[in-house]
Amino acid sequence: MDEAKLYKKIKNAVGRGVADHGLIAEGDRIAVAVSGGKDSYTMLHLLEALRQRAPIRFEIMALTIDSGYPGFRTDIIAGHLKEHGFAHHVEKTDHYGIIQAKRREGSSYCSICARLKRGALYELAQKFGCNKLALGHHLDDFAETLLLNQFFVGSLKSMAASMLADNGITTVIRPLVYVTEAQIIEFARLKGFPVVCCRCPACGEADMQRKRMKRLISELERDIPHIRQSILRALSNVQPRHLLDRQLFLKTVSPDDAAPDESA
Ligand SMILES: Nc1ncnc2c1ncn2[C@@H]1O[C@H](COP(=O)(O)OP(=O)(O)OP(=O)(O)O)[C@@H](O)[C@H]1O
Repeated sequence: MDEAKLYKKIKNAVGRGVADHGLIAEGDRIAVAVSGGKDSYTMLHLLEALRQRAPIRFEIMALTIDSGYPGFRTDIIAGHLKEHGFAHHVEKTDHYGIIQAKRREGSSYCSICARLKRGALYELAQKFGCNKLALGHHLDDFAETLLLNQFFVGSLKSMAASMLADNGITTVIRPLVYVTEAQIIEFARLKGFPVVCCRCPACGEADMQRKRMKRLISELERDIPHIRQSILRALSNVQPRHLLDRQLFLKTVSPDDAAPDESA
């Protein structure tokens, strides 16, 4: 697909995601979390394109967490963002040191690293007066997370497109909810984004279980071409009465809920 066509497709998908889930409102100040990976570069550029043509006013700035792994080229990220005129802050942290001290032998870096990063991003968003924090999760992440939770956790959940964070202040948004990873890979290649990796031992590698979900979906895709879109549609077409969560069931059929809405 040529670049203009792909760009239009992604732009429309971001626009739909933002509209469907009410991700952006007048006066928002959005901290865009940019890791130096293909997803967050794509998100940042698409949000800026949206900002320029949107009928409402909102601001964006980019935030990067340097977790302290030797060799992470945040200067390359900063150079690219400066060249494109983005406000950008790099926060240098000692997460690497904390992880080395706290990590149990043989356990993964990723979960503790992600938690530390998320905490730092919430703090920074507040510090820079941003009410929203945009993360670069895409359609494939939503589908894989749903399967991961079903297969390994025993829970029917994925990710929210918009959710108030635990700090009760920052709203986390995921504007790439309708954009596939394949579209992002192609877009990042055509745009020549200077992708860098954080240099942690797991850098650039999805964890093993996530890789299995990716593989499974790709294998099934040969017979079911729209499998990704279908999984995503399932997330917005929940039929609680056909599930087994007793709390959900009781809530769904409680007399209060069933009563006609007097306020209508
Ligand atoms: N070091 C970081 N600094 C700022 N934001 C980050 C950083 N690491 C991750 N994020 C944010 O969290 C999102 C999900 O992180 P994850 O580690 O799963 O990356 P990813 O799926 O490889 O995405 P990307 O291609 O943007 O790196 C990223 O898209 C980005 O928005």
